[in-house]
Parts: sequence; C-alpha cells; structure tokens
Amino acid sequence: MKFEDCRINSYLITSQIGEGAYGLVYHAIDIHTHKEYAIKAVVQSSSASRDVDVDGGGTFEKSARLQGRLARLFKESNNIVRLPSIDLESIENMSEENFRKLPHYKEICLHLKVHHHKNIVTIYEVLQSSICTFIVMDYYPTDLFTSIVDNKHFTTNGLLVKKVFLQICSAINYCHEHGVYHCDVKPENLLLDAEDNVFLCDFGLSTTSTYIEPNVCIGSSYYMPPERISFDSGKYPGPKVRGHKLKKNCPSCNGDLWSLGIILINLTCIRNPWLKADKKEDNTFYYFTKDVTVLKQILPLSDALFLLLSKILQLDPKKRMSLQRMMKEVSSITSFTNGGPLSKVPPLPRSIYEKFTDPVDTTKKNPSFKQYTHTDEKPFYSSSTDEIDQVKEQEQEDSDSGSGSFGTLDTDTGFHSSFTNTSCDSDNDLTKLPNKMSLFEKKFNELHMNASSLTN
Ligand SMILES: Nc1ncnc2c1ncn2[C@@H]1O[C@H](COP(=O)(O)OP(=O)(O)OP(=O)(O)O)[C@@H](O)[C@H]1O
Repeated sequence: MKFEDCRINSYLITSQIGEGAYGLVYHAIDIHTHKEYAIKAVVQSSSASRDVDVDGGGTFEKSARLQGRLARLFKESNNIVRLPSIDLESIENMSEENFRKLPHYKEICLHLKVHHHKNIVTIYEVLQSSICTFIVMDYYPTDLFTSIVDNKHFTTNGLLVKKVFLQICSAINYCHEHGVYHCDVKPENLLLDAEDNVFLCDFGLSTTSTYIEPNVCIGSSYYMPPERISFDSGKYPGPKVRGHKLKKNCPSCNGDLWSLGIILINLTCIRNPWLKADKKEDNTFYYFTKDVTVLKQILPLSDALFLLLSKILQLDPKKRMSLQRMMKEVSSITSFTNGGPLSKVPPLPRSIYEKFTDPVDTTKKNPSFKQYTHTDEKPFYSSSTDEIDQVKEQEQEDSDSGSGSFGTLDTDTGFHSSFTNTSCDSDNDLTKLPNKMSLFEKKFNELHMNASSLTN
C-alpha cells in the first residue's frame, strides 16, 4: 500500500522500508530541511502487555491491518495528518506501571535511555495518533544482513570486520551500562551508513530485567542463546530449581553476548552455525554441545577465532567471556579464517580501537553526545578508508621502529598487557512473543549455505 503525497506534520512519506511483528517502518523526507528520516509506526496495544497477542493474527495480518488503518487516517485528513509530539523526557521517565497501560512505549523508553551513543539510532520525535505511535529516527540506507549476505561487503576486509564488530560491542556495552538489555541483537537490527558505521535499532524486545526467564523463546532463532530455548535445569539442582534460582543463572546481558558471538561468525564466515541453539531440534547444535571443535569442522575458522568463539559461545550463560574482554580480543586478533583474505588481519592500534569503541563521535571538532534537535545535520563520520590507512601507517611505523605492533604503543597504561596477553593464538514479561525467524534463515535456506548439512 502506497501513501503517495501523504504527510505526518512536515514528514513526507516516500516508501515503506520495513515490516515487523509490531510495526511498519517508512522512509520520509522533511519538506523543510530535506533531511531523510525513518518513521516506525508502532501499534498501540491498549491492554495487558505487549507480549500478549491482544488482537491475534500473524505478522502479515497485523501489518495489513495497521496499513489499512493508516490509509483511513490519511484519507480522513486529506493526506496531511497533524500530530502532537510527545515530550521525550517524559517517555524516558515512564514507569513499569505506565507500561502496563501503554506497553508499546516500553520500546521507545528503553531506546531513549541509550540513543545518545554514537552507534545507536537516534530518536528525534515521538508522535501520537489515535491508532499508533510514530517514532521518528535517523534513516540508514542498509542493514548488516544485506551488507554481509547480499553485498559480501566483509569478505576481504578484516579491519572492516573489526570496526563494525567493535562498534556493535560498544553500543551493546553502553546499553548494559545503562541497564538496558537488547535481547534481539541480529544483523537486521544493525543499520549501516555510507561510511560503514553501525547503528543499533529495534528495542522492541529489550528489557531492564537483570535476569531473563529461561526457556522462553523470544527473538530470532539464529541468535537466541540456548538458555532462552532449553536451559539445562539438571545442572542447577536445588529446591527452587524451576523458580528464582534457575532464573538467576540467566543474566540478560549474557544472552546478548551469545548473539554477538553468532554475529562474529556471520561477519567472518558469512554463515550461521545452526538454525537454533536447541539440542533436540538442531543436529549441528547437538554435536556442538558434545564437542566444541565441531565449529572448526563446519566453519573456516582460524585457530585464534575458534578459541575466542569457544569462550563466547559457552552453554552456561555465566561462563561467557565478558564484553570488554571480547572487544580487546577481537581488536588484537591477527587471523579470522584459516584461508583467504581474512586469514591475516592487523591488530588495531589503541587510538583506532578507542575511536571505534568510543560512545561519542570523536571525529567531530568538539566531541559531545549527539544532540536531538529537529534540525540537526547528519554527523560527520570519517571514512573507513581513513581508518584503515591509519592502521597501515601505524603498522609501518611499528615495523620501522622494530617494535611489535600493538603492544608497544602504551606500555605505561596497562592497556598493553591486557591486549597482548589476550591475543589468542592458538521480570521480563515478553514471554508470549512469537519466535521470530531471522531473514538469515530464509536466505540461507535459499542458498543452502547453512551448516546443518554436516550432520545430515
Ligand atoms: N532507522 C532506520 N533506518 C532505516 N531502516 C530502518 C530503520 N529502522 C528500521 N528500519 C528497517 O525496518 C526493519 C524493521 O524495523 P524494526 O526491526 O524496528 O521493526 P520490528 O517491527 O520490531 O521488526 P521485527 O519484528 O523484525 O523485529 C528493520 O529491519 C530495518 O530494515
């Protein structure tokens, strides 16, 4: 359905760019500034909580219903809908009690708590209509899924893999520091600008609960940690094994760490290791739980990346490598794959590592957190080529001075040792959300690229 010449305040809708379980995303242009925006229309669910499928129906049906309602709204107002803008601070300060009445505001509230980070999509305005809420955000032309699978953008450039992965980690780390756990980290929810900077979006499944409910499937199956699917309660005996104690073994933040491990595989191997981290339903995952070296048989991993992944993809959520450690290890790794262009990658100099992981855009003259006035211009980003050139220059300087690359840069800060030592040679209430399958699944099934054939 097209909304030609339809406007919401000064935003002219040009096309639909996304469709999900709870909303539709449109591309729009501000008729005054000509700046591009993405506008997500989130369905207003009036009762209970967002996880309860109040209206029933599948994603397609819901989207069609929302589109129909929007079409009526535009028709009734001669194509120009004028809507009030909701004060962002008041949304950010909403309580659980508020969310019970307005569940769809939770996504916006949690997103607002962290959108100051340079790698998280900025929200500019929230507009309220009688049928849905519109979130006005920065627009980005592509997503990480398209970039990895369709454009094969990362197959030859290890530094780009590092840059993108570290930016994602930095965004997730910032969320965790602010008590927000994304719970749906996947390539479709990571957008890219023209300079290969990443932007995290879609906080629809995020939570502030420190522990997730085990054995509750939410998110995309490829990226879902095993404890979401079938947590081995036998390993955690005790009288309250099905209750509080079991839950306490599943920190929400560690679920995101698992998803990051799968994304690292996507970036380096253009594959997914399994369809679902479920021993009963997925043979590859079953074999992985028996013998972690299966990863090396099904994916072209270097020894270093295998070792790193085996520390991230720990079945026991509490044993997973910390995000900080993961970032440092990826920064210092010198090989992603056992052959091809990613078999040799330079370690990052500290300055570049800091640039990638800084929450603030340090390429600006006066770095500060992003500002959110309506007229803001797009921030300036240095191109990835600049960064890559800097790494090459640094490597040249290091070899000229006869020093080992990264470790020699900052011996006095302690940063040095943590980097070089880790170089690896060798009350979440979203319980009833549908188990959303990633686009990856569709695509990989089409291309017969998934690794499950190993076990057939
Ligand atoms: N700011 C943006 N710029 C460009 N495209 C966007 C933006 N936000 C979302 N999209 C596109 O719209 C799609 C759906 O958006 P989003 O994931 O926020 O909606 P959703 O209803 O929660 O989807 P899902 O149910 O798949 O998680 C994204 O995968 C992306 O392709």
